[in-house]
Amino acid sequence: MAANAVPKVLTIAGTDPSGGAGIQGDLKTFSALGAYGMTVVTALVAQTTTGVTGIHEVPAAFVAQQLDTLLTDVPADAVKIGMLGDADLIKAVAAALDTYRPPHVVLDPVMVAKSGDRLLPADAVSELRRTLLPRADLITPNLPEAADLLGEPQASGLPEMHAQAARLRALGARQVLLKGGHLDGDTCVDVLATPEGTIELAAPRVPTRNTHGTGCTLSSAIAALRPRHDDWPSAVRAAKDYLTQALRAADSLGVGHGHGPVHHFHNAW
Ligand SMILES: Nc1ncnc2c1ncn2[C@@H]1O[C@H](COP(=O)(O)OP(=O)(O)O)[C@@H](O)[C@H]1O
Ligand SMILES: Cc1ncc(COP(=O)(O)OP(=O)(O)O)c(N)n1
Repeated sequence: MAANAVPKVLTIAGTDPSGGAGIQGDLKTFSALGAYGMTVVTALVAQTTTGVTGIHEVPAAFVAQQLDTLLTDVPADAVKIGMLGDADLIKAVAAALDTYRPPHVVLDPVMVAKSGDRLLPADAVSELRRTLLPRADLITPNLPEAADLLGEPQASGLPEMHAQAARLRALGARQVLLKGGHLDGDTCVDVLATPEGTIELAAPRVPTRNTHGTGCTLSSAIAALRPRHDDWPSAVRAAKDYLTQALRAADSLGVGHGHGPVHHFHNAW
């Protein structure tokens, strides 16, 4: 990609009518970070800040058709993968990655929404692990997702997070960002494991209950920023800074009665 070109970034994910997570949150993130956003929808999800009331999956063959139709015309500079509701969808996305070989693939292994509602059935976790982890340049599990992928208890501190990030890399993911937002403390520390080594990325914990879409925002910000950064650590650091700003602006929104969304506030206007 030429240094001054606008990155074309694709999100493959489910929807969120409340606009905080999923495809809608991803597109807001892409735009706020100066990328050109594109979408392939995997599921229509009836959800808002209080929870999920229904899921209407897109058939895998039609997800494949969306991917073929788009990527034969517009190659993606980076791809973010979010909610994939079953094993057939996982296989369809893997096949498209093999065919179109986008330069940067960020996989957010979405399993359960903040409301506690399952977005990926438990019996599809092994397909995700087997088929998509080895095709991802970076995976961004939270602590429960990492535990599910590894089939072990959730990490309860940084030493265990380092060990689990290394074990996730051994499953085939080239880079692992293990997110620590579910731990307590004044700082939110994530662990980034790469072939060059493992680093901790810390940010002050923003005191807000409005955290709907944090995981989606972080993974899509990384996908938007990676084409303009030299390496994964600098793209991830910039994306985490962006997310922290979006969390700081969240309370100014007042959206919904549950966990409100983060705010993609920017003062370009
Ligand atoms: N209150 C908060 N203040 C600042 N950063 C947060 C806060 N909550 C979560 N984060 C950060 O948001 C990202 C995603 O959070 P996490 O809760 O771990 O995953 P998920 O949203 O997928 O459940 C991580 O980088 C985490 O450190
Ligand atoms: C369609 C869809 N995809 C992913 C999520 C999970 O979003 P995340 O940013 O991890 O956090 P919450 O929205 O669950 O707070 C979702 N809810 N919907």
